[in-house]
Amino acid sequence: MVRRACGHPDAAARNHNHCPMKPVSLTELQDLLGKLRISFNPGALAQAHAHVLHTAAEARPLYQLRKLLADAGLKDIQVTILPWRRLDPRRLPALIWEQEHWWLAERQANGQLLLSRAGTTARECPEDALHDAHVIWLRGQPQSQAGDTSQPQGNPALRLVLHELLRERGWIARVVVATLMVNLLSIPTSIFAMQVYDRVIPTMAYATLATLSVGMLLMIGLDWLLKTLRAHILDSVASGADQRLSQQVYEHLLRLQLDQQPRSLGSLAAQVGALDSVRQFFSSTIIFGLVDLPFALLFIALIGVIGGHIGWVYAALLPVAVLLGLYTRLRLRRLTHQQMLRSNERQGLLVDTIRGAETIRASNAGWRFAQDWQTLSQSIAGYSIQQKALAHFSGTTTGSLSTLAYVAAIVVGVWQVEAGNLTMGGMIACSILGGRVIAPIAQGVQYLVHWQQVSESLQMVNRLLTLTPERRVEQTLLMPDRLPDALAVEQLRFAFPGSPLQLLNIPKLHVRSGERVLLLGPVGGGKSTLLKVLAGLYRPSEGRVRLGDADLWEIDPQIVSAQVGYLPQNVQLFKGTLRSNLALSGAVSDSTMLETVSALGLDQIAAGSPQGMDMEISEGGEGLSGGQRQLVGMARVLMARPRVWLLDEPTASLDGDAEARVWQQLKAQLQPEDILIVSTHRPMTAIGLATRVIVLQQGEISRDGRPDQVIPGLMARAAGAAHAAPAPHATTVRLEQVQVTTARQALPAFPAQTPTIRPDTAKAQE
Ligand SMILES: Nc1ncnc2c1ncn2[C@@H]1O[C@H](COP(=O)(O)OP(=O)(O)OP(=O)(O)O)[C@@H](O)[C@H]1O
Repeated sequence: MVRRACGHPDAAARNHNHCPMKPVSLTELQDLLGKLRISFNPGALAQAHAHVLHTAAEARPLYQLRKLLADAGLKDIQVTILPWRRLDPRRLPALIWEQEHWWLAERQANGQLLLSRAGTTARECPEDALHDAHVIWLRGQPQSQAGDTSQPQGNPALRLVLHELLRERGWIARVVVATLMVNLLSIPTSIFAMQVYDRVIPTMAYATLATLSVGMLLMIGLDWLLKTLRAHILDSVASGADQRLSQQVYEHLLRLQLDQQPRSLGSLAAQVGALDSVRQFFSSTIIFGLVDLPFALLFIALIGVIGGHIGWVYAALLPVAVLLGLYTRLRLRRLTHQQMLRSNERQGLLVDTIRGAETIRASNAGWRFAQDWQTLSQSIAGYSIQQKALAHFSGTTTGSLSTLAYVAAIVVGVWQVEAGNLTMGGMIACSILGGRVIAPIAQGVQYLVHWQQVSESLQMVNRLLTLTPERRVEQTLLMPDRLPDALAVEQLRFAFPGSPLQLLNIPKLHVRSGERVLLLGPVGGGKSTLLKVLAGLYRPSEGRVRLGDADLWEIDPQIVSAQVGYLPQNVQLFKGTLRSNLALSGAVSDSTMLETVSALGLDQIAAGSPQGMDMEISEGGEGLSGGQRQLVGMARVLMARPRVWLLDEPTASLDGDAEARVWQQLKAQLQPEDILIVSTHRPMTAIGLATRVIVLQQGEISRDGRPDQVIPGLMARAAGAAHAAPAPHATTVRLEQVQVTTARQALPAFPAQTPTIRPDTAKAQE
């Protein structure tokens, strides 16, 4: 059995603050970076390590590490220190402080934990022995505010675009035939010029000229018609594909597993918006250039036939132009990527600014936001100038190359004429055909440059499309016809993707039909997260949620949402009317709505507006107070009449009367077999309903029992905490530790079990 950290069983609790953790040695750090395949400069790392030990020896380990890594040029590394029990076990390897040393902790193929350090033999270690030990966790890919920068697997966005474009293939044949004819029609133009110079001018044969001119007029008319038809076909295909594409991406967004969604709104909006530039690319006229490109080869061959060596001049232009396009694309790659990241960040900042306008104004924080905006805008402008310069360079160089090719063709043509291999007319025909070679090649270069931007947009859409939907497409969903008689979790663990912090760790919880549970716990204890997992909004990282006899994630989501009613902590309203916001899914009768509205006192709002229930609610739910929003949310759940009620602080923004009305309504509507789980910081107001109290601390259930078993203990603890506080600060301590609702309701405090790494754990959720 491994000794607990620092030898003493209780030492772990004090570990971070009192038991001196040695700074991580250079070898230990190198081992971890090596395991994580993060490349680093050994010299710079050694130098930074020595420097930090020298200059910041007294600093906290987290600060030391961050400084050290930044000094060694590893600025993008995410560093976290957290207790072992809060580490998502899937996030190994990490360094663990055990027996007064840092060990490299890895998971072996057999699932066992292996601890190793230089100079000792690696050993397996039982995990429960490490419960309170501390862990240093690093990752090379931070979840930056600009969104997840990792490259998604595959290219589903491109597949989707091509699938939609090629859904009906009939248009391809029509476009190919039109393109073929448009290109073939350009040959007579050169033959016309050849004939005029070689036959008409020497003999002044006006009749021939007239016949040729009429022929050319017909050609021009046909060419115009074919080009217009081709554009029309491509436009209608692109517009149909566009509608279907945006619908599919939007529906994918609606079906996403919620815990997978990018946390930055800017990124999410950018990912959805990126589809536009992809679609524009595929439906733009640049595609014509591509279609014409194979004909450039045909024309080069034709020039070779008519003008001999002149063909080589145009043949040489092709590889030079391709190389130029590829070079520009390569140089653009980093610039486009960085510019998009910064643009996403700026979009996120804009959303935050609009949503938080009042707070920004009230806190006089405008200057900070303005500064951030300026920094981002400067950075975007910098990238944009470089991009434009590159695009300009490739455009101008292609233009100059084309002119050069034209001049070279004339010079070679003169030699050919002098040698008697070419007539004047042939030379003119070659230069006309040369124009047909140059145009698609120049467009091809632009295509390569433009494609870099489009492929960046494709990556963004890919990031969205590769996020897991809440149910697999091929999954056969269960449709139980009986109402569930229990809600349970087994071996539940939950962490957000990419985060090392395990927010829930509940080996077993079983709530039976008819139980009324109060879910208590300190701020950030995990109550809301648990309710979301129970409601099927967040998928457990490990373990199962059972609704009745079935795994909740196997059941048809429509049945889940009909049987499980969830009231979020922050009720969201949408643009529309009060009525449309109350009946979000639309399946509510007017009488049920009116009954609920008047029972909750919401009818007062409608009565105060000339439009009554049709009063307008603007975007983001502006127009209603915080309490009124909460009542609207409560009304939604009451009208849904679910079997399982999951309410997250349903009365937090309400006054006494409104709160009483809510509990009264709830009591009246709850059926004896219904399951109720209410999270609250004001348990005394709901205690009359409760048959069971569960206390959640740091994601674990610390108490579970009847109210009379749990509440007195919490009260005593709260009173003890208040009593123990020094007199001059008594008020402060009481307010911080004890949630006071009304004068008669001083409620239990929830001091953290292990008050260890406060600032750092907060960082862990970055
Ligand atoms: N979207 C998120 N991404 C990352 N971490 C999150 C996210 N939402 C919540 N958390 C973290 O999960 C932890 C638990 O949060 P949760 O909202 O479940 O707590 P709570 O017990 O409901 O708190 P409160 O009483 O304040 O409502 C917190 O530490 C919080 O920082």
